[in-house]
Amino acid sequence: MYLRGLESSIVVAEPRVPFQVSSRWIEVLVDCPGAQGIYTYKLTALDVQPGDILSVPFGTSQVGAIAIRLVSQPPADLAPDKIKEVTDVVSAGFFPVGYWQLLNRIAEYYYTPLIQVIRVALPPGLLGRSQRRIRLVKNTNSSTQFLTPAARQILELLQAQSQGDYSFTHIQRQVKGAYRGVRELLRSHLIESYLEPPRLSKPKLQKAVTLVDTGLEGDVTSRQREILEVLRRRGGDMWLSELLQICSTSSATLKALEQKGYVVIQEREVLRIERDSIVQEQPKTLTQAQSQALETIIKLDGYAQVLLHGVTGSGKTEVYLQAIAPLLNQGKSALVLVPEIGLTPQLTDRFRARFGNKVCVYHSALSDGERYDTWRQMLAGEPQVVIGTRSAVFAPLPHLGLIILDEEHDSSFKQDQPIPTYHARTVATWRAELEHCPLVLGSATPSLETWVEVRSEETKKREESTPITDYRLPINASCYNGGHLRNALASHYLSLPERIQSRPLPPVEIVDMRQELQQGNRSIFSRTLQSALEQLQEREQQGILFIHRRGHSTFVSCRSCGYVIECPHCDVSLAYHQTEENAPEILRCHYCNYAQLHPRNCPECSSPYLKFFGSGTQRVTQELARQFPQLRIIRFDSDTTRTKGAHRTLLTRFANREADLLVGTQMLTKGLDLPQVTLVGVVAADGLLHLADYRAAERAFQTLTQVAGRAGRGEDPGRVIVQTYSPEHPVIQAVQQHAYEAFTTAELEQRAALNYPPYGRLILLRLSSTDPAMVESTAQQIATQLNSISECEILGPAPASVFRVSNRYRWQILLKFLPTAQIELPDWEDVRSQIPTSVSLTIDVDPLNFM
Ligand SMILES: Nc1ncnc2c1ncn2[C@@H]1O[C@H](COP(=O)(O)OP(=O)(O)OP(=O)(O)O)[C@@H](O)[C@H]1O
Ligand SMILES: [Zn+2]
Ligand SMILES: [Zn+2]
Repeated sequence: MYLRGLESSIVVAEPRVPFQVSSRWIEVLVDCPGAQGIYTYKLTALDVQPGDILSVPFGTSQVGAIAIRLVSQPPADLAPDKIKEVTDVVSAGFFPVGYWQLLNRIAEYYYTPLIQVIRVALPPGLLGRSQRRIRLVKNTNSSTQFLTPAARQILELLQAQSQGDYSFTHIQRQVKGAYRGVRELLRSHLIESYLEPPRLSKPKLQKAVTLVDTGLEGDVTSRQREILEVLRRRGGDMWLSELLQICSTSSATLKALEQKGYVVIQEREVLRIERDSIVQEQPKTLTQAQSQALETIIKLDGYAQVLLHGVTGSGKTEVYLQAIAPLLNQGKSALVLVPEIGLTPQLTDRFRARFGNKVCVYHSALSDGERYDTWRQMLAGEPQVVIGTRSAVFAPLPHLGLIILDEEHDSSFKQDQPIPTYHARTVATWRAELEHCPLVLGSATPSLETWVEVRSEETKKREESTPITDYRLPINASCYNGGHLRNALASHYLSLPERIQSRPLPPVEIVDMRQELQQGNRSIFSRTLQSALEQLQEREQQGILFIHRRGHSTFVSCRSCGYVIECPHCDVSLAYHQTEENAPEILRCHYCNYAQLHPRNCPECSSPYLKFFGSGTQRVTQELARQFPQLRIIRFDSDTTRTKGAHRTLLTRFANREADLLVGTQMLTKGLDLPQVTLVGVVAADGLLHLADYRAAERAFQTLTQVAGRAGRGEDPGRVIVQTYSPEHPVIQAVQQHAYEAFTTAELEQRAALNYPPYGRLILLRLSSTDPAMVESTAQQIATQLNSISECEILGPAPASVFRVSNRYRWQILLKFLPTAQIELPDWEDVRSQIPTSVSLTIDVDPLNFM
């Protein structure tokens, strides 16, 4: 008999009993077209654990479901006798139990309904596409004597099949009462039930263009000639998509060439060229610092957090590779998280060169089908290495032996929206704890959160062994990260203070742009940068030019009346875009992607004198083309890397020296390792320095240090030129001196004084609505309610810095409190239920983006 509430009086002889007795209901995720959601089912005889795949009645049919959580009470709004029962366990232990604990923890910490967390984590249609199958258990000595007719019929059916294996649907079609029959046979261990992944998708076909060897007649245009030339230079055979991209041409142009008989276009199977063509690579002989780091990591047993603080070009990747190799041999897997897909091709190649097809790439740009296939491969449990962006932190790898977060300071590990607003670093910490495996955080410019956490643990350890310490970080303030105060001694600080082969870090020259102007130079390039650019080709070296183009840095305004052209849906000016010469001139909104043709005349006063302000990547490339016509340039930003594979194509071209200069944004600061790059120029550092949020200085220091770190990684020494209007700014000074620690110490003092992270905690409430009055009054109302919380500072409500985006008006409220404060936060679901339906509320826990 079942008695609720008697758990404590149950004898300890059967440890599993209390758990089972208190849970007669199970919440499951039903995953079939048209119905995705969490439903509660009853359990009577079945032993179900979270992570099992179940079969449940749903409407008139029987569907697959994932067991999520055992609950001791049925939902209040459902009569217990109305709740249906779980039919069967299709596959036990499909997901590790820890995986569900992780998802629950995320739901709780980020105030997000579990189903939303599951949606981020699981690929769509996971269950729908898999097939339930039944097979005979070999060498069983169970008796078949007392079987019901249905069970007997199923058994005979299976025995008649050579493998003793049928899909459940087939059995259902053949035998009446198949459900019961199967249940019966399962119980007597005559058959087993399993889930088979769908067959891998059929071979992928893609169009290829092949050059036909005929001499050129007079019937080709110069443009067509150019295309044929590109094709010839690349061996006369290319994927259509790649050729289109490299030549910025259209399929119609290529069709025309085909009609003239110069090329043939045909479908071809996509071979895994990328995988096979990668040359196998042997582990490198480590430097002393690398071996020390590796030794510490390999010795770790169970959960630990390691900060691998290595200057740019110090060989962190080699440490990762050599830490993973022994794990794979032990049958374990590793998860490698990277900030952006832009830098993944190079990194992935390195991993593939070492581990071949054990490497699997997982990121949000994969199609549903690809994502699903990757999932299946991961669940198969073979030892492997998964490399991916933020959402790969959910990769369901069994036997996880190590998690690595490369460039751990990078803010793209944080999701701003939709909910859960998780930080992959926080989630990775929890995951490592649950899986009892180490977490390695690698960076040349560690985030202040990680620095404080790891260094203060380190300091504690040091203080224990040596009573006197001269450590001066403001570590007396307690630090907070990942949902709870840490007291574990599981933190390690590992340092790679030098570049490989003791190569020096590049000297950083600061150019004061105010003086340039005073001395009559009106160009966006200082004289120092100009002469450095001129020398590039002479010396057969390559350069990188970094442009910080964010939001409305480039805009169009009328010189006659001062009118600025703005987005009709957002409170920002439109940015001017022209992808190449003679391409249409477009004005685009960087917030909602609205686009319009650039008008000839001012919409306000009809004056023809419209002028562009600010310098985005396109403007800089045009300017370069004008001043340095001989320089070959590749632009690398979100406009030129929109299509699939574009990152790889552009970087490969650059690495093959098809260009002298790579011009781009943020994207190129991350992990690029190109030995022939000697020059790095920052066109205007100021855009980075003056952003209005508490992390502006930290982010600017990180970005500038990272971009500077791309120079001089090969044999030729590097050189960095930073142009700025504020040369005396502390961030600029710190970047020039490569002074991470000094900068961090000063910055932390300010954070501590104002209770900002990593000492204080923040929660940002973002409200938006198409009705400006409604959202304002709702924000006021919530803020008033919050004001009663003691020990919690409420900042705002205030309009967001860009007030209107896509016709929605935005307000924000920021909560700031110390992690030690005993504060009572409201039940956010309650708050949500009180606000008008026209207002949406997002709760961003540990926010990084305040736009
Ligand atoms: N022990 C070694 N011996 C020789 N070369 C090495 C060694 N370790 C790494 N390298 C090479 O040094 C270069 C820099 O290494 P890597 O890209 O891993 O640096 P990193 O620390 O990740 O730098 P960043 O933070 O700037 O991305 C790479 O080309 C790598 O192949
Ligand atoms: Zn005008
Ligand atoms: Zn807009």
